[in-house]
Amino acid sequence: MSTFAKASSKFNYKPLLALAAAAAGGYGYVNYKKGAPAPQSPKNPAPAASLLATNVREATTSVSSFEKYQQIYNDIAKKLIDEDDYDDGSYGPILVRLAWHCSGTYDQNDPSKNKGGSYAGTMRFQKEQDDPENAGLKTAQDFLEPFKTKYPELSYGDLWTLGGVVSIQELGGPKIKWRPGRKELGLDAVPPYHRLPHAPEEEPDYVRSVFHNRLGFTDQEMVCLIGVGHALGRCHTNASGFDGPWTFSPTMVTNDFFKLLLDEDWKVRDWNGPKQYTDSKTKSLMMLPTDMALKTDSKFREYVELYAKDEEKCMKDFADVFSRLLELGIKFPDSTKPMVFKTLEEQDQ
Ligand code: HEM
Repeated sequence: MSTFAKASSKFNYKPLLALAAAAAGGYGYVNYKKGAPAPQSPKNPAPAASLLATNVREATTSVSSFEKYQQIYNDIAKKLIDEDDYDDGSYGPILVRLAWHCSGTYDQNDPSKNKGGSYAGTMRFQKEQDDPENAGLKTAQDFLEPFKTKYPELSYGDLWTLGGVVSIQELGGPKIKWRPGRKELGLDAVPPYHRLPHAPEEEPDYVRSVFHNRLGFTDQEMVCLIGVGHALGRCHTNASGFDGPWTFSPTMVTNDFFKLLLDEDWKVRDWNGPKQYTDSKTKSLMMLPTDMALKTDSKFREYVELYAKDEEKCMKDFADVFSRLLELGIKFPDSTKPMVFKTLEEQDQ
């Protein structure tokens, strides 16, 4: 019998389906500047806040009606609920990962057309799909493709970020503010590889090199993003090479990652795969080396403890920081107000 809790009556544990084969490739250490001050709280903003006002792209949209986007939200949400025959019972986690990976390539220090972020929708090109960190994400792109056909005016950047918003909300998470207007750019806008974080890195400063130096987040914000993100879904040996879920409820947005990270006894797994940790009690959960860095670093750990204790604060902070992640490097006109969608349940659909 499965050890997995049911996310809701709609989601049951289902055995892993095969994902796309992992692409091989070398990894580079991202440009962490040793000694760079890492802000410790949202009150002490990271560089992105002041950002390099020129290093942004202008969003424009011809479709500004809230009702139109709520309709697209509903369409995606219905497919998400209907197609529960995937992985642990939902495509939601992999859609969240797609939203994060199309946004997390952003480099606030890169003024070139290859600055990354969700704006340009460049993961539609094979070249970006072949970034080793993106292995398996074609499944999420394919899931959303019918909505590009149905709503051709919706750009890929808007579609993939909206897919993440739908998933967070429908899997019981907080409301995520979202704005439309991203525009597709060509193959020459594909960002360089190795910007997305590489899980075998165990050094806390490596995590900061990605989330602070490039994306502009504080220690608290990076802890929140990683911990709530990894409450969802699982690792797949045929995608990243890692194996297993982080929590017992991988189709629910919770603060369980933080509780489990602190409470369980984590040991290096004895197996034929990459270094990962497993809980001594059930041996069914996992932590990546980068996840363990959130426990070993005293500054990160302070926020792990905070979020383990206070789920409400955790969800409130996540809503804010996930929404900003999806908008990195984009300037929205004043007329494009953030939208907050109703869940299917709220609309009784
Ligand atoms: C240090 C930062 C991070 C690293 C090294 C990392 C690494 C990984 C790896 C190796 C996987 C397994 C992929 C697979 O085998 O299918 C994964 C899955 C996942 N990650 Fe992360 N990640 C990081 C941050 C984040 C963030 C910030 C989010 C979202 C806010 C996120 C959301 C997810 C989700 C939802 C999955 C599950 C996908 C699925 O079930 O198919 N991750 N991550």
